[in-house]
Amino acid sequence: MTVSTPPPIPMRAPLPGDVPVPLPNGCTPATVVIGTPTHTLLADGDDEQTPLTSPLTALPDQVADALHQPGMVAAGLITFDAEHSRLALSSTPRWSAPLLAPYCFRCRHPSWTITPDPEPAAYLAAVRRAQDMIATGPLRKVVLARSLRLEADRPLTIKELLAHLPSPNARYIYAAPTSEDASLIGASPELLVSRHGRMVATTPMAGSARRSFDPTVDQARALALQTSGKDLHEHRLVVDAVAQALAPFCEHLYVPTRPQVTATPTMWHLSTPITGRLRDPSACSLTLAAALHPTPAVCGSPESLAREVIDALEPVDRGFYAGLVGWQDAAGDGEWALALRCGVVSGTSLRLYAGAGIVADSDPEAELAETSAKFSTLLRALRVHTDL
Ligand SMILES: C=C(O[C@H]1C=CC=C(C(=O)O)[C@@H]1O)C(=O)O
Repeated sequence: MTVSTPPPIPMRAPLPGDVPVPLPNGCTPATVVIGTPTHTLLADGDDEQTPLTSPLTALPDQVADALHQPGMVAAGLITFDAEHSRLALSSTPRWSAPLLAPYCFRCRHPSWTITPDPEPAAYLAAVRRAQDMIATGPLRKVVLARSLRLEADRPLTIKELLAHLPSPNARYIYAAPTSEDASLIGASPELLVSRHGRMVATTPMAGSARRSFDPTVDQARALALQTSGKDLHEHRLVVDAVAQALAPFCEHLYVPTRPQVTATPTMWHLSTPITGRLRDPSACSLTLAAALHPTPAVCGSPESLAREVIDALEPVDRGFYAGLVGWQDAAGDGEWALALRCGVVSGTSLRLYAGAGIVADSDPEAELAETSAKFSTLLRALRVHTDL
């Protein structure tokens, strides 16, 4: 199916207090940009340093060796399969205030042609196949993703795409090169892990509902999510796996018994903020990330079986989607978000990815709709109004 998009709607006028996002100054396609609720990091690799491209398991040692002076950071991306990474080594990272609300009401947005890959019917068939496996074997959950290929009528710039992503409750806004001529760009809600001194934090998410522009409907959806047996089960699998992976590193780990409902601009999610104190302060943020990734928020349960099912049922390689985006400094502190609600941009092309956790009680049509809702994080930023 190919869909041409309708003309863009105008953005809201700027509000008092809005200021332009701090990107225009010295942000190139090679810059790793990571915006969090508390700060923004812009990191360019040092001239003499090539990016690290090793598997996740090798990164804790390699990054410790490479960050030989205080103030240096390694920042960038790690693939879903954890086999590859692309981390820039920077001795002059720039830290600044959070990215603010979008400040654009005169941009000329491109026109797009959009092609689902796979087609929705093929995604539905994959979900049903996964449910057959869940019904007959040890598989309990698998996250199945699909993608949209977008073609613009002119070349795209990272800066223009990024300028439209910030919003008051978008948590991790990012752009980072995946190769010489392509970048991953997105707005993820989910923190895989952060480490600051001995303090460790993670906020696993699973269980989702699309938000509504009608406040009454919006609240009703959040309430329904909080009491949905299917979503609470899907969520519990992630929390248990995360708590189990972190426990050996921590002398204290606080795991709330019930999830909360967290809003992004487009979705409600069940989320559980877990905090801990490291037993061994030498465990750096990448060591913790390697122990956790991939959680059942992006893979499934049991993990190795879910990986096989993903390989068998997803026709498009995930690459950096559902991998990690983040940074680590010379002290071993850092934060790694899951690379979700994102797309790979290259020239005039953009490939978006979105997945949904499939469990025994999943309704395939609802899971397809959930992936459509997740696409809308980026589609809305691109001023594309369609439901695929
Ligand atoms: C896999 C994705 O979302 C994960 C994160 C939050 C909620 C999820 C869910 O409800 O299925 C997913 O586990 C995605 O956005 O592509």
